[in-house]
Amino acid sequence: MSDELLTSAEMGEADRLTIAAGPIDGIGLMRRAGEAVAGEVLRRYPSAMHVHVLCGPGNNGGDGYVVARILAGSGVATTIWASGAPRPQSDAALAAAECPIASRPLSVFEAEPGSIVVDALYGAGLSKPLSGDAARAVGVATALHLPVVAVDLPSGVSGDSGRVLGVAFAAAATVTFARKKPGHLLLPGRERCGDIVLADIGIGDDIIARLQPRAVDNRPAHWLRDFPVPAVDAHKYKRGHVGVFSGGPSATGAARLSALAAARSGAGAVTVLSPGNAMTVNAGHLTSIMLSKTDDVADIREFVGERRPSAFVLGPGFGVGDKTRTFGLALLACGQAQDAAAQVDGLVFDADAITAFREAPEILFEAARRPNAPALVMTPHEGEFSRLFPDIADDNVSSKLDKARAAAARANAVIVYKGADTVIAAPDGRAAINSNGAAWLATAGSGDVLSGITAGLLAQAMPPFEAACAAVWIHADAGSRFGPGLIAEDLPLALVPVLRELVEARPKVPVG
Ligand SMILES: NC(=O)C1=CN([C@@H]2O[C@H](COP(=O)(O)OP(=O)(O)OC[C@H]3O[C@@H](n4cnc5c(N)ncnc54)[C@H](O)[C@@H]3O)[C@@H](O)[C@H]2O)[C@@H](O)CC1
Ligand SMILES: [K+]
Repeated sequence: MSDELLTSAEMGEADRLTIAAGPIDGIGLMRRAGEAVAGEVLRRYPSAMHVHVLCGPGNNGGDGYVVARILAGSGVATTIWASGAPRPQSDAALAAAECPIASRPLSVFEAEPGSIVVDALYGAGLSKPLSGDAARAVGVATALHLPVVAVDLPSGVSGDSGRVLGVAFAAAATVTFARKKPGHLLLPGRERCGDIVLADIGIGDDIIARLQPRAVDNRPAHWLRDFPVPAVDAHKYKRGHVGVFSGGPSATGAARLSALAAARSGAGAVTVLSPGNAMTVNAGHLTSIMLSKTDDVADIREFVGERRPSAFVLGPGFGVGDKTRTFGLALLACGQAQDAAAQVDGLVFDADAITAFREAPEILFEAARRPNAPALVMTPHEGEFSRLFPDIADDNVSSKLDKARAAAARANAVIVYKGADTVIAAPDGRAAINSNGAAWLATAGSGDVLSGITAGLLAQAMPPFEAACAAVWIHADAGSRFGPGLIAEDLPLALVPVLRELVEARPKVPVG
């Protein structure tokens, strides 16, 4: 599996362990890295007239000297612009010594239209905002619209957070090594990377496994073995029953979207739990989805006792107030029931169910921490996240990945921190960054559908972290396939081909 994401510290450790294990040494890794970048430059720009290689003082610059040596050896006019000499005896100094081209100072970097830039200024070692000559070089490349191939990361982009420190190159392609880094997937870094090329430089899978990385690029391989496929003898309630709470008479659509998505995702039965005054509106729009009048906690208890639901969605269109908090806490207490059969497996709190706890989030977190509480998945977008976790949201240093993890640990919930770079994090530190999203998904009601898919999978006993990862990926894939014109009403049906492919792929995943 090559979807693990490595922090710069983990990558440094992978480097160290590889060299210690032998036979490949530091300069050997650097030569392979440079070869991969040079190969990508030649493949993308076979008729390049002139390549400018910008070399920094560290190992990223070292990779650049290898690139320059290979390009020059291939007959490409190559100029090196160096921001400082590599440290004596370092691998980068060796790479510079092996390179027959004299370097010119970065301070006088100039380029002509039509030339190509290789950015080997800073990679994993970026420690402060680009300034001076490096910042000017970004300006030159940008003003001339020169295609940039970045070594490891576009200089200026943090590999750990995806933040742009000061300014950064906007690369046409970024060649990185062994595994991607979080900054390749998190915004705004992702937009600066262009096409991401992953090069094998001889760091073995066994070395990566020893690091036990806790973050992955969210792909089906990580959860497909848990993806529910109905047994031959399945009847509808064995396939799970989802309850979705509806808002009042003028706010019922969100719950129905969520309910439809839960049904499409394989839940055997779905019930919209509607306030009495919205029953008529809901009834007029529901066919296979059931409807149950739910005005207070006693109604919830009765529903749980009699209908044995396995998952709930609370929040979409529900409104913010005492009732939301009361319902949320009642659902989290479902596992405390005397009757073990009344156990609810999972809850999805979205939208208003998150905002409702903004004044007293600890009450929510405590309820989620109690033994036997149903698993909780919360799906905040940025605004909702900052209402529930204001201190974590305000931290200007942590990455979105770190923030989602911190929130998950605090809330004892799986957190789906939504956005164009959605991060899914579990309380135990596992995390995934989603990268198959599409701008078409940014449409009203899209989040209601995501909640419904998540609940549909939870109801079928998929573990909560895996269910959340799967829901985010499936939702994004459906939206990407549908493309222009997508509205939330389209999404439940658009799930069908995606689900079909997953079901067909599932038996091929080795179990164990
Ligand atoms: N770790 C690995 O397994 C491998 C790493 N390789 C390369 O090594 C790179 C990391 O090398 P380094 O750790 O030497 O780090 P960098 O080469 O990214 O940075 C070098 C030094 O530049 C200085 N610096 C950082 N940001 C600056 C800024 N904004 N302005 C001025 N100076 C700044 C710092 O003192 C830093 O130590 C990777 O990105 C990759 O390109 C490759 O050679 C292949 C193997
Ligand atoms: K770079």
